[in-house]
Amino acid sequence: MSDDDNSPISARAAKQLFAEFKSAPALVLAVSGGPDSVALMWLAARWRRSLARGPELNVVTVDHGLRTEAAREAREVKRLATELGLAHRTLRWRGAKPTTGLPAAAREARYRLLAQAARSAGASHVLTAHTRDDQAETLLMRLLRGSGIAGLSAMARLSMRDGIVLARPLLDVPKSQLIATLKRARIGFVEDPTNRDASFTRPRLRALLPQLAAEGGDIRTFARLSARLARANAAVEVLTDGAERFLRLRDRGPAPQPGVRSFEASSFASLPEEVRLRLLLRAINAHGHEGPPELGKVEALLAALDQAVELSMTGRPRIGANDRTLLKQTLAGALISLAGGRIHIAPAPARRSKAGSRGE
Ligand SMILES: Nc1ncnc2c1ncn2[C@@H]1O[C@H](COP(=O)(O)OP(=O)(O)OP(=O)(O)O)[C@@H](O)[C@H]1O
Repeated sequence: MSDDDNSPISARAAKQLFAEFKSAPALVLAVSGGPDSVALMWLAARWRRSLARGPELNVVTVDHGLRTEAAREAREVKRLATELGLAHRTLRWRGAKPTTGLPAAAREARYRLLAQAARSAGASHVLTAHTRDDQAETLLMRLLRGSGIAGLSAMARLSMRDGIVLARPLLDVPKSQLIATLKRARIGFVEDPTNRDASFTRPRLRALLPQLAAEGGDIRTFARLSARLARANAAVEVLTDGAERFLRLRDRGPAPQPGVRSFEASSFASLPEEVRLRLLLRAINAHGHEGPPELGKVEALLAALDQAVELSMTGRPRIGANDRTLLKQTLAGALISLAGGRIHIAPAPARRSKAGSRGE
């Protein structure tokens, strides 16, 4: 499918887009009322009608309680869903809303509610209507933040969330085709004004896209770049799995303590930097209790660790040097230390209050 393709999506093309969901028991369609997700609903309904047997389709709209028009938009989605013969639910995001990081908090709440709706409907998948345009914007946002290969891989077609598969069947479809599909079907849709609100990063970047396209970087180029990086990322993940096995096989140390990840420093040092970084990240994610750390902080930790390992391997041995702790740092609720030629990653002890730690 090309970017300048303004042709509606044919029933045959849609059949391919949804083929992998044919034997699912039920699906949740995440529909905001915007053009992309209304097109997803219309395409999925047409596809389902063409099947003798197939999944039950449940349309879900989340009302974040942030815009007054949201309730009306949800009713409009319900009306259309009913016309198409589909079940519809509106779920509300209740509770206090943060003053900063509102889009991220709203997204988090939305995915939580969608996963809950899937569980209660017996659905295996939640389908969203992310398009190739969304993929390009995500890549650009992450590029500006200086993300690594994993972040620049942007959105995956399939991912897991609370035991439910999050699927993005339209990830390689340009938005122009979805709009053309709705026009042909004479279906109306609403445009969320926050999509053009220049106080948010994504709309500002979206506004830059025509200029970048004029320089040759269109959404197809960006989406292709993220697909290439996703491929490279998957390969590095497999290498990291292999490195974990290699470290276990080479390890002549004592049996690992429960709840602590530990590597032989000399074997760890022989691995490529990207793999060392991911091993650290995995161990911190597994044993820390403050969520994933920032990539830059893991890079700084690895640099300090590399230096300490190098010193421990090349420096002059002193009496008792073997057991000395050469590095001790906390990151994202994990305690990382180097002692006795081994790197240990364990849960960090709970932080003491300021008064308790004064003078230490
Ligand atoms: N209020 C909503 N109710 C149900 N589904 C929604 C809602 N908002 C968004 N979605 C689903 O998510 C898709 C992406 O929407 P949008 O691009 O606005 O999300 P976002 O805030 O950028 O977050 P992300 O892209 O990370 O999901 C939509 O196509 C739709 O399938």
